[in-house]
Amino acid sequence: MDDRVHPEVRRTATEIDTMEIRGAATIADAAARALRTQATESDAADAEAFRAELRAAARTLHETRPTAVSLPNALRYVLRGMSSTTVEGLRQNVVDSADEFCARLERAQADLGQVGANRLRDGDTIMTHCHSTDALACVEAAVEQGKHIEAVVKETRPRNQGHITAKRLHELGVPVTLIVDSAARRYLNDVNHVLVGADAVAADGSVINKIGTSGLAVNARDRGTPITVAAQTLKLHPGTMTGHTVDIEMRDTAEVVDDETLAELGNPTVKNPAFDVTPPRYVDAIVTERGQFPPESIVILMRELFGEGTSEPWAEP
Ligand SMILES: O=P(O)(O)OC[C@H]1O[C@H](OP(=O)(O)O)[C@H](O)[C@@H]1O
Repeated sequence: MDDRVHPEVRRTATEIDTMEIRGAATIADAAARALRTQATESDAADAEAFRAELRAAARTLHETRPTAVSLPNALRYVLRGMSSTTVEGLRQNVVDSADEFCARLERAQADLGQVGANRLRDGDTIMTHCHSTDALACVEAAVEQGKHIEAVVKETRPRNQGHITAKRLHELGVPVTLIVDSAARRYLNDVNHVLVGADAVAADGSVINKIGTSGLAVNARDRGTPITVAAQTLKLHPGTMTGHTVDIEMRDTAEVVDDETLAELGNPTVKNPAFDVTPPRYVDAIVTERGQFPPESIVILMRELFGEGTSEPWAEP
């Protein structure tokens, strides 16, 4: 462990790793705040030492979970703001960039919610998978518009993030039906929309989201149920424009089955991928704070936002 990295940054990294801090937007927010702390508490002797410290902190955060691109996008945003040549100037750069990033994130989610809400009609029932603050922003805005929305919520094994969604929807006054994941096809007949979030969106419009999303999307398409992905532009993956693939996180098998049960079963191999890839042909719309896009056209927005360059600012010069 690099001892230049502030304990608060290490704590945030651990909490992202163990998923006490989870959800793509929430992870990005926490990472930006951690870099801010690194900057405000730094006693670096000169500008170069300060820059090296911030890069080390960013690498510590970056090494936690590989799939949600909001994390590296947050780190890029804050690090690229470092333009000064003095320690005090750089400190202020980081504070300003981190604050601006967090404010933009909040605003983007609210704006995205308005766009997503326009896709929902009064009396609609949605089906959700996992817990996405971007997806819930759409429901919240629809409710604020006076629409009555109901929800069928998939529990989302193995970590049951569907429970968080159920609770949050209940707080919004949305009646919830909780189902096991394998009941999704049965209940697709009863819903008007599938509404999910994203951890990353690739240049070809593929959506990387919680494991089970792709099967849900295929079933929804088969049933003729529209699939909306709520993903602020922070989820667009610039590396995919230059041919990189998105790394799918494999998590601990203990999330699926405990050691005792595993032994009783004769120690089978257990696989626990956290995410899967839904091809663009199964997605009707990607809702962002910049409006809604058919998945195939998302690359145009990506070029506008990121250009073509994708070098990582936390790499050593
Ligand atoms: O940014 P928001 O919309 O909140 O979340 C986006 C996505 O992050 C979650 O991943 P995890 O639970 O962290 O593995 C889910 O896959 C969810 O759809």
